[in-house]
Amino acid sequence: MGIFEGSPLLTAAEMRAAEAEAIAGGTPGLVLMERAAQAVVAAVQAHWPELGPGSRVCVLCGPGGNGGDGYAVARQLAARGWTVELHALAPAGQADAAAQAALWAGMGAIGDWDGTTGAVRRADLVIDALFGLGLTRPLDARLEPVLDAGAQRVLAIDLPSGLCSDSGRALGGRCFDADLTVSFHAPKRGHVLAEGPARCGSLDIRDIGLERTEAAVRLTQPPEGLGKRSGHKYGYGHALVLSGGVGRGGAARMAARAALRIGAGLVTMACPAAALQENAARLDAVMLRRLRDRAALDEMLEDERLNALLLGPGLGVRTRERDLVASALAARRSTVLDADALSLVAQDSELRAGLHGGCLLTPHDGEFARLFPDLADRLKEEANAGPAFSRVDAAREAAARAGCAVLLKGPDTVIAAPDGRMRVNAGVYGRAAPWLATAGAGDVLAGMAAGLMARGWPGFEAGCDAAWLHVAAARRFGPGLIAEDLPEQLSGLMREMGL
Ligand SMILES: NC(=O)C1=CN([C@@H]2O[C@H](COP(=O)(O)OP(=O)(O)OC[C@H]3O[C@@H](n4cnc5c(N)ncnc54)[C@H](OP(=O)(O)O)[C@@H]3O)[C@@H](O)[C@H]2O)[C@@H](O)CC1
Ligand SMILES: [K+]
Repeated sequence: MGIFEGSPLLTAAEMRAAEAEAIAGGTPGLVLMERAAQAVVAAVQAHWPELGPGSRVCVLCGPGGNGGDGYAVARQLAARGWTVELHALAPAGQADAAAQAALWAGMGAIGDWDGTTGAVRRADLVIDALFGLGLTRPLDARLEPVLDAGAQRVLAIDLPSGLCSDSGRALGGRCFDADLTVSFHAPKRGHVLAEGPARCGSLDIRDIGLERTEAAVRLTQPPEGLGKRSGHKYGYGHALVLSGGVGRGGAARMAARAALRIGAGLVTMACPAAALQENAARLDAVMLRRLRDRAALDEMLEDERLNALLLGPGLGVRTRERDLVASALAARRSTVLDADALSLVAQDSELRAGLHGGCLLTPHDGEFARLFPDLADRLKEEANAGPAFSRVDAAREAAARAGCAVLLKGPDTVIAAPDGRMRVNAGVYGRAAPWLATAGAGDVLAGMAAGLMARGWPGFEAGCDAAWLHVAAARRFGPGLIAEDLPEQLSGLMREMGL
């Protein structure tokens, strides 16, 4: 979704701060609630033009602000001629919600919870206004029959009830499945992380007149500075990609090609002697060198022009490769560690101690669990209280521990710097790239990052920009994508970016 580029990704606390600022600035909470309801009604009209006067809506209201939005939506839809059935899980407790409930009570009934399932089945549209930012614990058992009632269309206000706004995890594993989620001001972390996108359906963020908000985490945005102006190839760096033995070179070849396509001035692949012939048959612009062991790599790295290293794709996990990782880390260059190199680091405290600020680790979930088992366990345990531990929390902690940038791969890729900077590259909603679930896509991502690092990008920035370009390249190619296609998209993509 284009509108998402670079957007803040708010926590519930950050959203509440924005609301409090508006209220302190003279806009009453009740007015914000009314605007929120207007936004929901506008989204209903935009998303389901086939519905309108005479359509039947069932509004489910909770006790807090989310329920308050629901009462206001019920009133606005009834005024437009909809047939409204409203059911409250609990009486409105929060002051603005109580005011909205009183306004609605002048127009229609507040049904008790027992009749809810039938109303949900009858409705053309169900509006979930039970819980939003204030959900702190799993949905109670009274909601089970409603979740299973088989609603025709579900619109969630702010968040599908059950979803933790900060983590995108369903508390207690139960959550509404919305067709459309309408939220306000800016996306929340839970809209893009973990199961958030699957639970939200489509996402429509609407303005309610709040000031621009600062947030600890933002979405990635199109890279800047990719263009080449003039100068010598060495001005754009020289990336060295290490590859494995016979029959294992494909991953590194794709990574090397990606590094070259993204603009590294030179890319060299280094492999064991036995694999030279097969790699030579498959490489042209990428240069090839023989690499026997650690001593050979130490010597190779005396050439300071080799300014970015990539180790991992197809590398192997024997002692030789372990020693190659040790040599690379000792050289203290910009270094991407992926795949096998991450497995080696996970099981070797000396390698782990050698990580430095010039490194970027690019684990998928499995590699992350090997590197940081306790953090992975916290992500796997059932979440029972909000705000639940999130992939953002996990990546932040991982980067702090490793002392280098960490890119935790997924449809919700999280990039974290050791100083606490964070970005999420959300390949979801209008930026979905399901075709990236293909062998070798991760190797290409690592190669893109290494190519950017050869060009001078620091690890965190390289991770953010490579992740953005990776999704954009996949979307540009579309169905049928295989990993080899990704580097080939970069040229057209960069041209379309105006380079
Ligand atoms: N902020 C803004 O800018 C704007 C916010 N707006 C709207 O307000 C919403 C936030 O309102 P909110 O803070 O009142 O939270 P909300 O989600 O309604 O729930 C809180 C209540 O639920 C209760 N409760 C929690 N979990 C529960 C459970 N499992 N089972 C049962 N109860 C549970 C909890 O009780 P407690 O935990 O305190 O015991 C409390 O009573 C936000 O999502 C948006 O829709 C808009 O109007 C526009 C501007
Ligand atoms: K909701």
